[in-house]
Amino acid sequence: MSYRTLTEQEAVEYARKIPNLFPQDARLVSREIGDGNLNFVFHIKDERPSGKSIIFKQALPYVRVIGDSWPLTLDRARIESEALILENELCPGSVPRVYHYDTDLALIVMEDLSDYEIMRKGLVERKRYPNFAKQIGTFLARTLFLTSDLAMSPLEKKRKAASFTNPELCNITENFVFTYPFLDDPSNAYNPLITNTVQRIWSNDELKLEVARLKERFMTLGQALLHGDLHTGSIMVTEQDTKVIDPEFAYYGPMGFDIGAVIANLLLNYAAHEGHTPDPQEREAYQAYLLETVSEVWRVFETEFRTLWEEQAQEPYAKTPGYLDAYLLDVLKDAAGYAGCKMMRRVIGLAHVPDLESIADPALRAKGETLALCIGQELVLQRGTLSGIDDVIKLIAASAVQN
Ligand SMILES: Nc1ncnc2c1ncn2[C@@H]1O[C@H](COP(=O)(O)OP(=O)(O)O)[C@@H](O)[C@H]1O
Ligand SMILES: CSC[C@H]1O[C@H](OP(=O)(O)O)[C@H](O)[C@@H]1O
Repeated sequence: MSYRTLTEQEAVEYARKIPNLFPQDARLVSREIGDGNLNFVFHIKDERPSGKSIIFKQALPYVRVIGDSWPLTLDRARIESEALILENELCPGSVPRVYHYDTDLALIVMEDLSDYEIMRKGLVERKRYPNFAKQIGTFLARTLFLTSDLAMSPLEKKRKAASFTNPELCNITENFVFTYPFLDDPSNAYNPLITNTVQRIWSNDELKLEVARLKERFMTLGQALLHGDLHTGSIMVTEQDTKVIDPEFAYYGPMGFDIGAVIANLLLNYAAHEGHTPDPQEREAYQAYLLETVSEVWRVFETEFRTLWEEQAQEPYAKTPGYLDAYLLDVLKDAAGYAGCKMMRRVIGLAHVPDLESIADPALRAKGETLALCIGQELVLQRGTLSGIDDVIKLIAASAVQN
């Protein structure tokens, strides 16, 4: 069957034909629920009591929010499906299960996580997730370490890297994370009340040099298989559990990019509570929780990564004194730098985050946005001085006071 974009009804017909998924007498209904920038997502449910449900995710041959004037490879669906399968092998239960993949239709059939909610939404409502740091830190350590040269033979790793070559999606990141937000590009879209701060960023050559160096590492450092877009809109949570979705940007890149994405989005939420939470005590308590979470995510990542290194490293230099510490420090500095870039792109660039966008009053929103830009710049500029996660937390706290 050649590619065509499914309608809700066609999704039902397709679901009926997948062997062993639904019983013959299932009463299937389908609804398109996608809220992302790129793809269609169908929720398909057997309406009978105790009937089960599944998710279809279909890539379009273009960027959904823009239309067919911006073509985009369908191969991203293969990459997403293969990344989900691999992530489930490396860190069981951390992603939705893939039941079926159709190459022609660029269609992934996967586990329905409707009992979970998008983490970003919960964070805006000041919800707390006691297991999140442990679960995402473990996900990061296992997926990054186990796909790197530290754990794989160099031949196998290069074959894996070749199969996850993802030039078109990387190009989106190169442009929309690292380039356009730092130039006066027509794609940028920012609150007019922060124009002065944005213009100071555009004329800050020291900052742009550091962003250029981070971009270069993103383009050239194939350390591990990344998720590639690990923001809190790509993490679904319950009070107890965490699942990662949407790895269509997966490719071999610097480990710090994924860790930085998690940190950036916790900190964007931190900044957004300047607008969402008027009571200073409530705000400070929740912001403190977010900082503790940033710190714990890194600590869990580091502990798990050290254990994997000690128990499973194949690299002959792994036992060389100082190598593990130096490796982790480079990852921390990258994570801080990438977090900074990602914070700034979500304020200045094309794609914003609901955390800040849902602050209705432009002046209050500007307060949160200015704080996000301030933290973002510090993380990029000061990353070379960091010697541990406590330094990152101090840097953020100092930016908050200074703001
Ligand atoms: N496995 C799933 N279970 C339940 N809902 C899902 C699942 N995958 C995606 N969704 C829903 O669809 C939305 C868009 O999915 P996402 O993979 O982020 O698409 P895009 O690649 O277009 O950003 C998510 O925000 C979530 O609400
Ligand atoms: C024009 S693509 C912008 C942006 O969209 C992607 O996010 P998502 O798939 O979660 O909607 C990605 O972050 C891209 O940078």
